[in-house]
Amino acid sequence: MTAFVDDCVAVLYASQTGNAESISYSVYEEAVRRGFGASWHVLDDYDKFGFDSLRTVVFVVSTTGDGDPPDNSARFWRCLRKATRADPAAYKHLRYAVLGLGDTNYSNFCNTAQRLDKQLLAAGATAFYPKGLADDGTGLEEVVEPWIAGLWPALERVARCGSADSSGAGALAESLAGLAVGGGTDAAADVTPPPPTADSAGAAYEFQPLLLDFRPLAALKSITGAPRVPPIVCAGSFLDAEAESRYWSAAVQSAAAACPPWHAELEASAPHDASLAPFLATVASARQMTSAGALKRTLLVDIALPAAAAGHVRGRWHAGDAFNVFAPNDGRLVAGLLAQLGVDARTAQRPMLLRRAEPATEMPAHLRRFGSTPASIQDMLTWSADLCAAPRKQLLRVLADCCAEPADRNRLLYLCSKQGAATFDELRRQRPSLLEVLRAFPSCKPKAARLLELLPPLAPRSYSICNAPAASDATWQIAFNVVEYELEVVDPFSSAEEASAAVTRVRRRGLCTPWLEELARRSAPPQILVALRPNLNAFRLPPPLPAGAPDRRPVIMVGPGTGVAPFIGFLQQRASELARDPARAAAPLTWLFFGCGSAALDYLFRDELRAKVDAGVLGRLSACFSRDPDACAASGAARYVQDAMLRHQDEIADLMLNRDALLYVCGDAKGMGKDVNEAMATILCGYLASRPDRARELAAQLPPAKGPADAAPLTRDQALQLLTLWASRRRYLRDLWA
Ligand SMILES: Cc1cc2nc3c(=O)[nH]c(=O)nc-3n(C[C@H](O)[C@H](O)[C@H](O)COP(=O)(O)O)c2cc1C
Repeated sequence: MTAFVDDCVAVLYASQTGNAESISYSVYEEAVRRGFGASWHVLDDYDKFGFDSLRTVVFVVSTTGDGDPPDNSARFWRCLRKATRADPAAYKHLRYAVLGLGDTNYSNFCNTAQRLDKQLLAAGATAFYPKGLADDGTGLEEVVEPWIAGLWPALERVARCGSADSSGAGALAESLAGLAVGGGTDAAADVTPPPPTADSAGAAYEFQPLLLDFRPLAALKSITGAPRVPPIVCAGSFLDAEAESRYWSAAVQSAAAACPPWHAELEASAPHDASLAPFLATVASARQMTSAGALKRTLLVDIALPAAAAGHVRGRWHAGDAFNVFAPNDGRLVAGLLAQLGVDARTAQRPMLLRRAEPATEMPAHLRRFGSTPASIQDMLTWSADLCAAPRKQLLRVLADCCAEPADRNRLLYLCSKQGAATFDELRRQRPSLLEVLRAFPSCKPKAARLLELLPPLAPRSYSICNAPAASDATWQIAFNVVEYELEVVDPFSSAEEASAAVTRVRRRGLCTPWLEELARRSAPPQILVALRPNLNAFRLPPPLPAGAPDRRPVIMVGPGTGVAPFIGFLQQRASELARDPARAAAPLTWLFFGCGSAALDYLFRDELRAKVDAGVLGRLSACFSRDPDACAASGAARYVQDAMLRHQDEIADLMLNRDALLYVCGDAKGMGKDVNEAMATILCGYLASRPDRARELAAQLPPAKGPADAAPLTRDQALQLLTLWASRRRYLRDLWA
């Protein structure tokens, strides 16, 4: 390998659920393999690795929320803004490439990558390779793999090396006939699993077999495009007897809490903003908000903040904020997985430390704490690895090398090849846990530590707070649907005639909500680990004006289902402002669009909302019932919130265009968030069609239209642009989730 001149490349990532982290890590590894002086960092560590002095950078960034950057880049964005404000050419020394991960089902596709690219270009930096935008909706691989393949020649050019290393780039062709059967040669940890114990079959886990069609494999002579096997990065070693006994005596103290055993370390971590530090809180009470027969089961849970924590977040949280819950994988799944891997109970619970497998390898960020904080394989699998993440090709490729049976190995190789793309999609559609994947290939016995390094980190789950501190500042109340659903899977071996009989219904459960429900049912619920989330999109009411001053901005809130949660907090905040300043009785219009299935079964917070209307805190309430034609007929209600908005289009347009109203939308991103956005575009176009002067004035604020000018005074594209402009000016605020 030729040494490079000026060959340093930093691979930087921002990732919410681990995809960008793991893809960036593969880029980093390949860069090292190709002889670059590479480093790998999370964006928020920018001050530790010296971002300002970097010359060649590859960014891999995902988008979350409503076009928001991942949490682990929040500080970086502030720093970037500050640096470019101080010096508009602050990054003229920087050459970069951006790979964005997103999903076209959301309205702001790959917004983080787009924004980053724009801001770096504006700050004088040069893109040395075209931006890649990968779509999780259709499969990240489609863009990620060719983008990475094309990155290397571009990087070699920019690093002025003149050495082209063709090995490993492009498609990997493997002859099935020539594939050697690997028997788990990737021994990563010192844990050597003994054979499975007789009763360790994980029977309690509700296991659902996969239904996949491997018949096309028989006709193939070779497969192409399978990813390379990533190197082993972690090695583990058990603590000696003395250290282990110290570990156990410390562990006893935290046994009463349902939280990672290393919670004290997390609590002691000093984030940029102290109010964001995790702490232990209690599941104080829970009640079901929906009646039997409702489509979903919605719970209202009170999380009691202990006095010390209420102090550290008191005055620092507001209605509209959200917090993270650190939830574990289902214990039955972990037990089943350990049994499948052949790890006995004693081995699974022995504390160990992880270290780099080789000095040059880097452990994934979420495992690095186990370099100094011992934990058992069982705890690491329970709290640190996402065991239900959609399987990735890289993982399947590694699993292929851990099979004793050639048939299992070949099927796994097929799944991660180009030829097996349709079967791979079907595998992901069935949303299997790792245990279900492993059981489909019975001779596959990977090492537990190898799995840990390949699985994405288990991300905390986030919930909007539905109370305002003014109502109770020592409690966070949350309303959530218990996530349990069924998927339809068609048996690939059934004939067309028996197709209907061949449909299997596969049950799946969420990670956090069934767990919270189970905790809430206990007579003495344990404490859980929570942390306030930064409110990156400023989803809050504006601060009250001084007493006596008229509060002139009307507020329109759109929150069907549990999306109503933050608005309950908003209304409590408004109620307390009004109580303090009764002169505001003639308050600005506050208008809520709420939607549910049925007036009788799942009208969340009905009494509270009616009380707020009676008290004059909520000026208008438009409730919609998607599955209740009787209620719609009786009250004239619409079925969906966007329909209700369209019925009031002139009033909404008037509020937004003439009275400087704020529009808040909370709830499901893919369906409702998109539909409301489209409805708003229709509302604006409709209103402005008969007001050409106003339309021209608004159009003048927008970037020049790309296509031919439309006959209408404000085109639909311009209306959508106007909404984006309002979002950037925080007049149109959205808190959307998947
Ligand atoms: C709650 C949520 C919100 C999302 N919002 C967006 C979005 O606004 N725009 C987009 O392009 N992708 C969005 N995505 C898709 C993610 O960017 C995509 O799944 C990506 O692969 C995640 O990468 P990560 O695991 O590194 O965070 C969203 C995903 C989730 C789960």
